[in-house]
Amino acid sequence: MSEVLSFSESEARFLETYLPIEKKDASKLPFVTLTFATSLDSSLALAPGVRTQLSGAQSKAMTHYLRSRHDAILIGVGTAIADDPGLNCRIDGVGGYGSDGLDGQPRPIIIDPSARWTFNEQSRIFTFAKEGRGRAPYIFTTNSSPPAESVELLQKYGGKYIPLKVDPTDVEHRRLDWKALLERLWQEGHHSVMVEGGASIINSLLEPQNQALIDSVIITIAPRWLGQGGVVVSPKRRTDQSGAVIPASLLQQVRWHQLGEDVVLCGTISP
Ligand SMILES: NC(=O)C1=CN([C@@H]2O[C@H](COP(=O)(O)OP(=O)(O)OC[C@H]3O[C@@H](n4cnc5c(N)ncnc54)[C@H](O)[C@@H]3O)[C@@H](O)[C@H]2O)C=CC1
Ligand SMILES: Nc1nc(O)c(N)c(N[C@@H]2O[C@H](COP(=O)(O)O)[C@@H](O)[C@H]2O)n1
Repeated sequence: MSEVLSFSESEARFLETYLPIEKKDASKLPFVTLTFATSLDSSLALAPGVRTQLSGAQSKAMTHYLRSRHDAILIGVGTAIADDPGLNCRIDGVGGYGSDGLDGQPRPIIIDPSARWTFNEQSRIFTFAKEGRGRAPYIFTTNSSPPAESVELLQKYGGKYIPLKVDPTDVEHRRLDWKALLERLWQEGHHSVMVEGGASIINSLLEPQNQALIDSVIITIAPRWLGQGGVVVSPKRRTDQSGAVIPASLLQQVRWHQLGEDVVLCGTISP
């Protein structure tokens, strides 16, 4: 059996006000948590394509606890290719880890505009799906004819490709329309989603027109610099009406909590 993690309700108390709630507005959009682990120089990984462990044991368990509290977990294709991730929840007591069924297991969502991620039964997501310890992914793509064997494998385990709507003002770059994507997730029954990365996905979600879609931010900061050449979270600059540069984004309702050697920063995006 693969690793089993534990994170108790008492350890999780500091997270409570940042966790998904059923939204009372009529937006029909899921609760969105932006969450990732970063170095002191804002890097998620040592270099593009390099899987890099930043979280210590306790903050890793916290991430898995967060997975158990969300209906879906979203990454970009760059991360799928680099990490061959499991994207399941390996917390003791969650479906497949001490209880039957898939209760507590989030749906992996992968943004793959041109369907370039190649996968098979041995890919970690499918290994977990096969063992009843995770779900098969939904892959958002603009490619109208992804490989037949990929379609078949997804179908076999309950995953699928979903057409990705692009920003109508920027069709050339196939930039995703975040609101349309989130509306579709809601329609699929996913009322909360944690966006884990990578850097391009996070930088895109932090663009001024998208920030309002983020309900909560939970960032693990590891006490190390990764150095130049890393995969960096650094959203586009903003300017005010006079043209002066202002911060790209600000957090409010901020709370810091130490877990092992890491610190976890929670907040909400300031409007
Ligand atoms: N430390 C952490 O918590 C995490 C680290 N990572 C690391 O991040 C690295 C991957 O990051 P990236 O290279 O930035 O890849 P990524 O995972 O952000 O995927 C980038 C791809 O996603 C698609 N994409 C991104 N934004 C888009 C948009 N607005 N519209 C349409 N398509 C869009 C494009 O196809 C793009 O090539 C990996 O090395 C991985 O290990 C990933 C997740 C979490
Ligand atoms: N929270 C966190 N800390 C790190 O140090 C990480 N490298 C990541 N990466 C994210 O987790 C995914 C791997 O998940 P599995 O353990 O394979 O289920 C990886 O793809 C990133 O999204 N996260």
